[in-house]
Amino acid sequence: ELYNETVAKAFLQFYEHTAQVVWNQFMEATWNYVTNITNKNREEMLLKDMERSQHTLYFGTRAHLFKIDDFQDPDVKRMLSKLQNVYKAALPKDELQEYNQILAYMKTTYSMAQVCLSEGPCLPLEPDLEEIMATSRDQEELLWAWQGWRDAVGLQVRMTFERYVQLSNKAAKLNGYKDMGAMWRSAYESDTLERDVEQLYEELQPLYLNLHTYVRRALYRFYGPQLINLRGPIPAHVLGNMWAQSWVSILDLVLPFPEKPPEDVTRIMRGQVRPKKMFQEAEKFFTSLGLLSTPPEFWKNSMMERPTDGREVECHASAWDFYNGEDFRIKKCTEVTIEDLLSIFHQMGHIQYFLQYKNLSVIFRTGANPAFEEAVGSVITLSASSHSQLLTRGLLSQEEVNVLMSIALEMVAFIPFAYLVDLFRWKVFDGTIQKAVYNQEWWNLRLKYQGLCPPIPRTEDDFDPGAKFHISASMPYIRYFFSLVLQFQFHEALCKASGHVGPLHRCNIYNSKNAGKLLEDVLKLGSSKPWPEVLQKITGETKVSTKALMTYFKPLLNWLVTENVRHGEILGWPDFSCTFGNLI
Ligand SMILES: O=C(CCC(O)(O)[C@H](Cc1ccccc1)NC(=O)c1ccccc1)N[C@@H](Cc1ccccc1)C(=O)O
Ligand SMILES: [Zn+2]
Repeated sequence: ELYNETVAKAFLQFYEHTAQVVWNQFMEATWNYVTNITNKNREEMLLKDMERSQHTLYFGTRAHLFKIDDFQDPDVKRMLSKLQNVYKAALPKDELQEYNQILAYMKTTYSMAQVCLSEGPCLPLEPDLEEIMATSRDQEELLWAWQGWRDAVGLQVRMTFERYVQLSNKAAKLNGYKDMGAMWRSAYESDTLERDVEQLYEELQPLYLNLHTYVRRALYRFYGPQLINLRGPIPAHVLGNMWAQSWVSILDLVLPFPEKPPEDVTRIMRGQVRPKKMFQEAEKFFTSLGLLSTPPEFWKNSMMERPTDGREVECHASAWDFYNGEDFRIKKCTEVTIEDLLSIFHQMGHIQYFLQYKNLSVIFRTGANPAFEEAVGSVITLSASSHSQLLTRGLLSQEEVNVLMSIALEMVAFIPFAYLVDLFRWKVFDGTIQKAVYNQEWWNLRLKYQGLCPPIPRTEDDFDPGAKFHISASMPYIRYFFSLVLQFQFHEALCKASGHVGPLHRCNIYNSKNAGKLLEDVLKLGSSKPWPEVLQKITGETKVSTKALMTYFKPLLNWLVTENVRHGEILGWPDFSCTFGNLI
């Protein structure tokens, strides 16, 4: 019949050549906007976005004309079915225009928001407010930054968020999904995703509970009973992070063996290295594995520091593929800290994926699933932060408990947050959470999963979810939860390939060409194969499993359980009410 496989191949070639141009122009216009936020640059970006959507719609509607099931070539079948999902391009033109304006407004509001001191300067999130949240030990000052940020962002984003939800769901339905959450979950090619992630969360919960209990005790010692209830949730502003998603900044308050502090890498780095050096260090790790180095364009075109020429920029770090096989960039307002070094490893992981799959069809130039994209950089971080120089034989030394604690404050604390962000949004999209209760439902989830309370009473005039980048940027988040589990599975497989023997937390794959080869074979595939197949190539299993993560932290969990039992601690927060002791 008319649209046979030969025609399909020509159709896909035509798509390939036109898509590279359209996508490259869209990425350039978006880059120009986020690195120089002006009305002119926004209009140019919206124009290129519209052109991209028209291109997507043109090919998406025609992709439905092929009887894919009759075709033989698996790549042709997979490419055509991917083209059939046109995302927001399915919206009528005027509504798409409105949707793009809303997306730009929410993300820009977030990026430009500042909190002003009663007299003197206004502070942006990066680096000033994040610095306060990480280093201040004065709960009044922490509260000022915490509340100020939510007033500066949440309130503005709230009114547009409701319209954003409506248009998102309309676009999803036009693509054949019941709501936007279903369309986002379809990236995992699994109809049991919600159940699967819930199962993973349940397996990890005991680890988190013991960490939460131990940290609550340490905060009680420092801030006292007026602020901390040993049988209750922890106030969200004293965990060292604006969203309490990473607790590594309060390591000094919770260090198990203070007489053996891990070397303060931040102090060592400060004054000695410039951001560019940090990127070079990260690249060295990738090339030590035999992976690809970055092309000259990367060093010429990236934005590695917040500009000092007064330009407004979007500081949230990101990696960029310009779909021409040679232009790849990172945008980051880099500060010389250990946290930013680890974040640079994460971003360089995205770049490495771009480099490895750059010869695939544009349609396949994404991760095997979104979690794979996020896991690549983070798995390298596991080796980089393994402090493997602490190689003490036998039992867990006191230093190792300290090191494992610092990694747990980053990774284990993150588990419930990474889980609840999209739990919230899936319920908003499917209507379980109505707009009249957005904020209280957000805090119900924050209490249930993270064991946190807001430090001050919240109302429905607030919109605290919007104070997190990914919610204002309409960027899915379950990928980070999934990636957290995956990266330990990858780490275990890479460590085995590198010939490592001994505890997993002492493994550092630096210089291992075998580990690098295993990673390279996976990254080259992009999204050309179903991700369980790709997972099997690297780990030998087709299922995501928490076994490796639990193995990694087992020594610490044993230590935490012993500590919590010794103090007769109550695990969890039976006193679940949020008291506002600090306001007394
Ligand atoms: O948001 C990020 C890092 C940014 C990113 O690299 O994941 C970035 C997010 C983003 C920003 C703007 C537009 C789109 C996405 N993602 C990428 O740069 C990216 C993602 C997929 C493909 C190519 C690039 N991390 C998350 C979670 C996280 C990850 C790792 C450690 C700690 C915390 C957070 O900070 O809450
Ligand atoms: Zn990322």
